[in-house]
Amino acid sequence: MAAIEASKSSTPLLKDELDIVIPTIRNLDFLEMWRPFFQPYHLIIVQDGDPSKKINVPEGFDYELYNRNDINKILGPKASCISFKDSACRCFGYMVSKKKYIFTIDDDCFVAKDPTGKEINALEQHIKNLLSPSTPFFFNTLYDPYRDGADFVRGYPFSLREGVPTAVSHGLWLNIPDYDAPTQLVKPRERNTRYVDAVMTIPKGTLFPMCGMNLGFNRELIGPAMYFGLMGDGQPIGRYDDMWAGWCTKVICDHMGLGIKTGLPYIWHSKASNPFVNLKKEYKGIYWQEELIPFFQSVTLPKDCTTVQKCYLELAKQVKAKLGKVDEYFNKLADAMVTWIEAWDELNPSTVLANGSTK
Ligand SMILES: O=c1ccn([C@@H]2O[C@H](COP(=O)(O)OP(=O)(O)O[C@H]3O[C@@H](CO)[C@H](O)[C@H]3O)[C@@H](O)[C@H]2O)c(=O)[nH]1
Ligand SMILES: [Mn+2]
Repeated sequence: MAAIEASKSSTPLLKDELDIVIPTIRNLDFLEMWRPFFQPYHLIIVQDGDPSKKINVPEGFDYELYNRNDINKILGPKASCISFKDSACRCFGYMVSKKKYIFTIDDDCFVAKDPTGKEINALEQHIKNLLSPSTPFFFNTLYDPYRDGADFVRGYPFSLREGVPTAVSHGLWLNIPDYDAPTQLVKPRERNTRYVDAVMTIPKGTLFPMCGMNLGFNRELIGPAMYFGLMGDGQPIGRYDDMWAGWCTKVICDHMGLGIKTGLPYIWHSKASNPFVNLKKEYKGIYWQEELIPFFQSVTLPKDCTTVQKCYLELAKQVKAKLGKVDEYFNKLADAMVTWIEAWDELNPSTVLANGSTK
């Protein structure tokens, strides 16, 4: 039924313009419930952990699968920028994709139901979000003015109603919310049951905590900024990969005049990870971020940073200069940011113009 519904939808499928990237260290049984929505799309599966383990992909899906051996073979020494034993490995999928759009989802995220009980096609809503403009320069109090049944409210400047291109669509989660470990420890039974029927643009100059669980983005507009930073094996921190990518992406979107939306669609986050394990991964990030946020809030990018790659390399320079003193890790991360761009441009030569500058 859902497949017929999807075919009736007025939203373009974008089936040849969008890849679905899934990091996994477990299994892909969850794809069965997403089949009506995901089957038309190409999947890029990034297998984390032991490369000798066989990950079964349910019949009928078109996919490519990369394990750590593949990543090392493709990137050589540059593979050092791709995390191991952390969901941050997913960003390799963004790099090898050749499509305009990416949707990334965790393997414990199930199809949610809206308040009417209808199954939510999260991918369709992300596509709607990405294909309609954002409004970062002036907040519309009736939320997304481009949605059916909404519009710009009185007092909204007409000169701003065209909006700007949307680079990122940040979805949310019913059931297990994306809480940090301390919050999860004090509220172990809290579940998110609140379905808020809203999509809104995150205003220019405002940072936000980007969760990688249910995320869509325009890879051509912002792909090179979507580096999920060095986490997991051998790193002093975890569960800040998507946060790092979100802070870098937001300052670059603000500089480039691009928009980021958050809200619908919801997925059903089925399982809570272990808060004690998470606390060990997060604890340094919890105090480092009190320095990281002021850094990102004060970032300015020069006018000659006219491409995402140039912005990102400038950002890496500033990370090294200003955060290296917080911890040696940030020197390593800054170097990894540069390696990421080098690897991105190597795998995506079409975005690098003849004179070496990037589109
Ligand atoms: O070492 C690993 C661990 C996990 N994965 C895959 O990554 C995603 C998320 O794993 P999980 O659901 O266990 O993690 P959460 O604590 O629920 O969510 C965190 O992960 C990030 C969001 O994506 C963010 O840091 C937190 O929200 C699953 O697909 C695992 O299979 C992995 O590849 N390697
Ligand atoms: Mn999870």
